[in-house]
Amino acid sequence: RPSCPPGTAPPPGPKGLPILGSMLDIPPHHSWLKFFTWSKTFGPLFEINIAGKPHIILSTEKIANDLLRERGSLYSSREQLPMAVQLVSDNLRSLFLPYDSLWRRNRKLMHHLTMASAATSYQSVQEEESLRVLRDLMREPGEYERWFERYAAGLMMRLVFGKKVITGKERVLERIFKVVHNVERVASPGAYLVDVLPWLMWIPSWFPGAGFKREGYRLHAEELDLFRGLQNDVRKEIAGREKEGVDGGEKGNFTEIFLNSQEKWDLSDDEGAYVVGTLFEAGAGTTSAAMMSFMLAMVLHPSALHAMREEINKVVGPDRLPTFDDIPNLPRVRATIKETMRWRPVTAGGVPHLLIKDDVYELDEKKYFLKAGTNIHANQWAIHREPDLYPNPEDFIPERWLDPSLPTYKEPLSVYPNLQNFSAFGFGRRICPGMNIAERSLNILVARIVWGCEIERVGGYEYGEYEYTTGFNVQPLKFPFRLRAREGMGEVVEREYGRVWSKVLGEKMRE
Ligand code: HEM
Repeated sequence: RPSCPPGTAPPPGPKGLPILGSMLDIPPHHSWLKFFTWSKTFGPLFEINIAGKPHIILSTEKIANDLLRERGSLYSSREQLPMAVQLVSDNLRSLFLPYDSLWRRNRKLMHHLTMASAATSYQSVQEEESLRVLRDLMREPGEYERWFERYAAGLMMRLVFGKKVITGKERVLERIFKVVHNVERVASPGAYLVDVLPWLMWIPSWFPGAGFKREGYRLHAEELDLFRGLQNDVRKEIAGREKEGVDGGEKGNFTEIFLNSQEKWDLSDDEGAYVVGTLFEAGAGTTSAAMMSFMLAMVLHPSALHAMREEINKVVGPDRLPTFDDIPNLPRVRATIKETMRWRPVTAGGVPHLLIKDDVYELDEKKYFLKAGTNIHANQWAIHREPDLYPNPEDFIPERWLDPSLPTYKEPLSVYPNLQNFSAFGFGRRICPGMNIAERSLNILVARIVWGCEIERVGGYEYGEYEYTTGFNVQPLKFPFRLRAREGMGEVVEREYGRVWSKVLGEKMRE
């Protein structure tokens, strides 16, 4: 590349075609598998060109941290895709914001809502919701996708808007999921020509070729209407309480916290609505996807389930459900969750960061020139398969987090393994702000399922090696398994369920 400064070289990578670059070599789905294969030829930092745009793929944790974390002021932006970011999100969606003042103000509010101390205060909600999933899973295991989706969305709905989800089929959930699916679709690489040819944005929206613009405006109007409506509902509840003389204070759901201290965050109503809306969007599908991979891991690796069961039998016993107080004493449960997220990462290709200034990175005594405007992908699939860090990377080995002779072991086991700063949640300043909440959601639900359920594969069924959905957040395609309550546990669950949920569901429960 002629533009490389003296003494530097462009990163290695596949040659590709003129104009299209490597576009035709990248499969439309699960591109991380191809990138992993390329990393074996071109090394842990390589560059590809897709229709004129440079992309750098990182395949080790060290390089990802060296760049995305240690040089965070350069590597924390996002590409401003015309369709997904500008038209549909109207430059408001936190996940897509460039590295600027609005993003910083967004992140401050997010941090306030999701930091460890705040996350701990939501644990009672997670205990309630996980009890409900456990009961439904015992009664109708074949509906497991529905239960996990309702769990994750129901939790977020309560935390973000203070609304309880009862059936999982509520109209408001349908509307939010429609928004989430639209965002995934419009942000998919290659979905819109305007993302490749940005000058198309200059076409007026009434022009026959500007259908994308009209669609973008329509999708934005729909989501703004939804987010504003949800915010207004909370506003009305606050007003209602004030009328009755009840003080909501700094507590309450995320929207309420935002509205009660709006000046502190320096965000407009719509900006705040997008912060909490983004938290919902980013938190629901990811958590349920992780749970589905966990179930698959249990079906395929019964010894991992049995080992956790032994731990839980000792720590919890048969007469009560596991609670958050047990989590420090359940390192094997935490190790198995972490191993699931290593083995089958939810955001397997990572969420790309945009480099905003030319940079040079030295690797194996070579200086590579990384150009401003490059998309940097920390490929989790490859990073989680680094053999030095994860011996026998294709195998499911929860012990790698528990055995002092293995490189990922860390003490004390009352704290480690945990999901803090784990590569599955991204890197640097953009790292997932929801990890404290996600970690707790997974810990409690997994502990309860292991405590209460026998899970087995269906004999004769061929479980594929990697049969996963397409998109950014991936989960296994629906698979069969047998699940039944362990002897006596079903009764404990029914008793607790009646105690905790009868008030909430009232008549509905007795039906
Ligand atoms: C198992 C569950 C989850 C996984 C695997 C996950 C993973 C990720 C990843 C990889 C990123 C991109 C990080 C980067 O750019 O380097 C991200 C961003 C984000 N996550 Fe999560 N996440 C999960 C749960 C959650 C939850 C529960 C919430 C909300 C409570 C949440 C909110 C967000 C937000 C708002 C962003 C955008 C941050 C930004 O761009 O500044 N996530 N997540």
